[in-house]
Amino acid sequence: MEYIFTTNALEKTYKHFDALNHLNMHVPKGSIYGFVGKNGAGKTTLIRLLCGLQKPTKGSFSLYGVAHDDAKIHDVRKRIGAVVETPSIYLDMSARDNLKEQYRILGLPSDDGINKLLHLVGLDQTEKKKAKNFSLGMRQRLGIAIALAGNPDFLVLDEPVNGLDPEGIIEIRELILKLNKEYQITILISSHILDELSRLATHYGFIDHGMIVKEISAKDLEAACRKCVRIQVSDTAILSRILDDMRMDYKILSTKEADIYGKINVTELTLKLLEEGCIIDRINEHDESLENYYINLVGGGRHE
Ligand SMILES: Nc1ncnc2c1ncn2[C@@H]1O[C@H](COP(=O)(O)OP(=O)(O)OP(=O)(O)O)[C@@H](O)[C@H]1O
Repeated sequence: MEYIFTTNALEKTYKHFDALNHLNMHVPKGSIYGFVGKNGAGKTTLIRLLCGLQKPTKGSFSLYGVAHDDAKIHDVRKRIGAVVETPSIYLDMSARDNLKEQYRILGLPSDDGINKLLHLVGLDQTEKKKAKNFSLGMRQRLGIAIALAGNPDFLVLDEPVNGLDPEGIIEIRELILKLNKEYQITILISSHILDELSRLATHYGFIDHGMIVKEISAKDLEAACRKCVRIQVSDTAILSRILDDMRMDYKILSTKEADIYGKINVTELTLKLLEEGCIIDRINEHDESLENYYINLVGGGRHE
């Protein structure tokens, strides 16, 4: 897999406090990477290092394969757009004038792209309205438009839906999906709102106390969180044979335990197991929601 951003035992210490602690992270090209962690877990610190706003204390990271201490890092950083903490916009200016200013800062030769950008983020009807009169969602979208001005292929968004109302959340979600699908922009989004991320993310990195405790693709996470029946039997070899006959989707966990997915006819399974002399010790529904998965991960101290 090709990665846009990777870190290797990255550390950031503030005085005696380890905000990032031996952090290893991998953002695949083309992904929407949900960077999940509680308040204070270290998400913004990581993003500040990635954007060059602060330097690591120890360890390393690379962007597009360029090491953070290589002189070329300044060039590859031009391929990133970021909205870190609050969007940096001029409140006394309209959306268009904010973008004109950003074009000027970046030294872009013409303003031609501005109409397209305003349309993309849904701010093309705001005319002369100043940003200070925008809703929080509109400001956030303007922040994203500014981050997109340099035509980046990697967009970094720090808590983009924080404080937004449901409508604002949906607008940002649709924009993020569009940027990823239609414009092939890799997106790193930090958030502590798991439910929202689960509608977007193709990959997750769970951070706790400055460490990545788990990286997993959305597909694998969905499988891990699927509703299933957990069954304990005297012999899973017999169970496995019967489930194959019944064309069931299942996973053997040990010689005595298995998870069975999908709708299952328990009476039929019980009779077939008894016929083969396999005893059922226990059977119960098992449901690991994303929220539970996360709590188990950061609460249970599973470190990989
Ligand atoms: N400049 C600083 N000096 C001292 N400590 C800091 C500094 N910046 C961050 N920290 C501490 O580092 C830890 C990680 O902070 P960070 O802002 O990265 O967390 P976060 O995961 O982004 O949380 P939040 O969602 O609350 O922003 C926190 O305990 C914070 O107090």
